[in-house]
Amino acid sequence: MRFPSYAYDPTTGVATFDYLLDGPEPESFTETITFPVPAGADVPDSFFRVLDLLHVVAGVSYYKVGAPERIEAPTAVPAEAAALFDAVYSQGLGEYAYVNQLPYVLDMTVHVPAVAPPAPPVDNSGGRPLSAVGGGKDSIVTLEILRAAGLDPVPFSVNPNPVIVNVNAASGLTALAARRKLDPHLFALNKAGARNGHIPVTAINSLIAIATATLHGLGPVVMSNERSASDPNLIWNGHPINHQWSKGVAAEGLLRAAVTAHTGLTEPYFSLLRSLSELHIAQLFARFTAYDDVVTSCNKAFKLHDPTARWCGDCPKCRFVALAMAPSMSRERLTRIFGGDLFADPAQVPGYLELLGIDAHKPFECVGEVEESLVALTMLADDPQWRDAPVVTALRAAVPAAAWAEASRESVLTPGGQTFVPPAYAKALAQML
Ligand SMILES: CC(=O)N[C@H]1[C@@H](OP(=O)(O)OP(=O)(O)OC[C@H]2O[C@@H](n3ccc(=O)[nH]c3=O)[C@H](O)[C@@H]2O)O[C@H](CO)[C@@H](O)[C@@H]1O[C@H](C)C(=O)N[C@@H](C)C(=O)N[C@@H](CCC(=O)O)C(=O)O
Ligand SMILES: Nc1ncnc2c1ncn2[C@@H]1O[C@H](COP(=O)(O)OP(=O)(O)OP(=O)(O)O)[C@@H](O)[C@H]1O
Repeated sequence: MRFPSYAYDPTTGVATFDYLLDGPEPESFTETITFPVPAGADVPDSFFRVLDLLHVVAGVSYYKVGAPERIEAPTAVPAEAAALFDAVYSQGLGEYAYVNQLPYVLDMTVHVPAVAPPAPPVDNSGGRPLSAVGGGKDSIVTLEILRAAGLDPVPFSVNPNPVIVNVNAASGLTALAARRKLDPHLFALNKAGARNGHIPVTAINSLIAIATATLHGLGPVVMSNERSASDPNLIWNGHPINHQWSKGVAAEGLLRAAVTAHTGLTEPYFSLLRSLSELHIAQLFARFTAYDDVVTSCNKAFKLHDPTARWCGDCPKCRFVALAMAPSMSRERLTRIFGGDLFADPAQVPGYLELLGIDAHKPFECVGEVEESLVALTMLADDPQWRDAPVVTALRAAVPAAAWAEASRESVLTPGGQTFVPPAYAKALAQML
């Protein structure tokens, strides 16, 4: 795989990134990303340096068509950026490798033409934060924490759909947006039966966000990736396979180091909610009622083709988020948010057994750890408004005694683990806990 060129037009904000899958039947692709254009400012060198990284990282969408065994990066980059490329094309494609039974992908390395020295520091730490908004509960919690601390966040999204537009409207803040268009040739190949699978989309969105922050002279990009995102779904051929790999803390560390080394930005991005479980974030979300009519975490609402308007009410993510929110709110409020009462529907039980680790591995979806689901269930079992709901009753009967014993409310609801949150932002988070 090669990366022939990229281009950026500062008057329109349009960047085009070219990709080539070389070989007897070569395939070429061009991805287009349109950045919001700032009024009358020069384009800083650090913006182009972020695009250098984005060019390679966004290539995963096209790599998966052919899974070539050699990848040649276009530009000399520091060792930290080369390490990010290697990880994105191996661990980031772990689920794809597992599903397509391509074990060599787990050991992929990206060949860089030379190792470049690190860029001189560019201090961006004091600027207004760019807060990445995905339309779900997590980024809403982050926006409100930043706002409450007076940090004046700028909401930002890639391809804002109606859900995201409505969340931003509910926040009352003026948002920035970038548009990302995959090459339509990719969809044609997929229709014709080309290899396909999951990609580490958060790494791509994060780099687009950092590029936008740089272009607009803003400060760090603030993500809302939770502690549980680092937890793999399964181990295969000795490698952890994690659907949420690029939301995990290891990917965050690699991406931060790569951006700082190649662009000089001193505080490029971090996840404010890294120390928290999904269950804890859901508890914080319950404090903000202004988003109840718009918040949507269901991934089906974010599909490129035929998205649902809001929650589908019948997927692992809907089930998990309902379970995480239920202990912190009334049954009536939860039913209003989801447009239905999942806990009244016995057909939801098999899906919940998966989340509780009783059947199969944790699904390849954006859901929390088994322990979080168990703790949420214990909370519902203790709560008079929930304990007799048909689904709660069925799950209480199905969970083995040993599993209950292992679920620790304290460990799930106590912040912990490695984070990259700078002190001013850690203080803002602490004030909200
Ligand atoms: C919305 C969604 O969940 N999509 C996943 C789904 O893809 P599907 O075909 O059902 O719908 P589309 O997303 O519209 O994709 C159409 C085709 O385009 C390809 N594609 C899409 C985005 C992209 O950046 N590059 C692409 O090549 C895609 O492969 C389709 O052929 O199933 C796919 C296979 O499992 C998933 O890869 C799709 O996931 C999207 C990339 C996506 O945006 N998913 C996020 C909601 C998501 O899973 N986020 C995770 C974090 C993952 C990470 O490590 O960053 C999370 O929030 O936990
Ligand atoms: N379209 C997007 N544009 C910019 N950032 C995004 C986008 N989608 C997700 N993100 C960022 O990636 C993080 C992880 O995505 P994810 O979908 O898990 O979060 P969410 O929508 O905030 O909450 P939830 O977990 O409830 O869905 C988000 O918190 C947000 O910071």
